[in-house]
Amino acid sequence: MDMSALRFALGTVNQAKRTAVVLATGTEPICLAVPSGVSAQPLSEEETITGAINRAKAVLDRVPNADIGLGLEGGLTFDDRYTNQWYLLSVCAAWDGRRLCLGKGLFFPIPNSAVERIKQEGIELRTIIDEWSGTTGTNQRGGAYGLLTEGRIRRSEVFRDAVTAAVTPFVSALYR
Ligand SMILES: O=P(O)(O)OP(=O)(O)OP(=O)(O)OC[C@H]1O[C@@H](n2cnc3c(O)ncnc32)[C@H](O)[C@@H]1O
Repeated sequence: MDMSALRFALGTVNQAKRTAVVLATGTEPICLAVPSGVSAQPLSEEETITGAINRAKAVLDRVPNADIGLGLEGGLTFDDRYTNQWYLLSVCAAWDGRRLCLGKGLFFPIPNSAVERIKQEGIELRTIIDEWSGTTGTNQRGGAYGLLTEGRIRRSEVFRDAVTAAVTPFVSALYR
């Protein structure tokens, strides 16, 4: 599947997300930080998806010579049905001005104690992952996935799959 003829605009300058687009598409996106329009720490799947869509539309507005705007958003969601557990969700929205597609990366459990702190202290997941890692900027590198799996899964790889899923309907003849 050749995506190299398409120009992608990405609604962030986050390095893990930029790497994800390069891995998924084989091209370097035009990166521009745009507002997500949702809270800095989304706490539901709906808010996470809305943030991704807002970013995809906002970046294509600002980079009109791109073919597809991409919005990548990380967020947390609580499963009260099966597991009583919080999960991290990594969503990609792809928008070409007419058609909108979504891709969701790996759904990964996050310690409930972390999310209790996020809610009580009004902090973001990255603050806790940085603290547990003893470093800063984890959200630009392996992220929570990297820390919790001891490096077996990285944030860029999870978003890579979300980007691949969201862009596939634009490039595969099977969706026409
Ligand atoms: O620069 P932008 O594109 O805004 O990227 P971000 O990482 O700051 O922001 P997101 O909107 O994707 O994620 C919402 C919050 O959740 C945090 N987060 C999401 N996934 C994470 C991960 O894998 N590791 C650490 N923090 C994560 C993130 O840092 C934010 O505080």
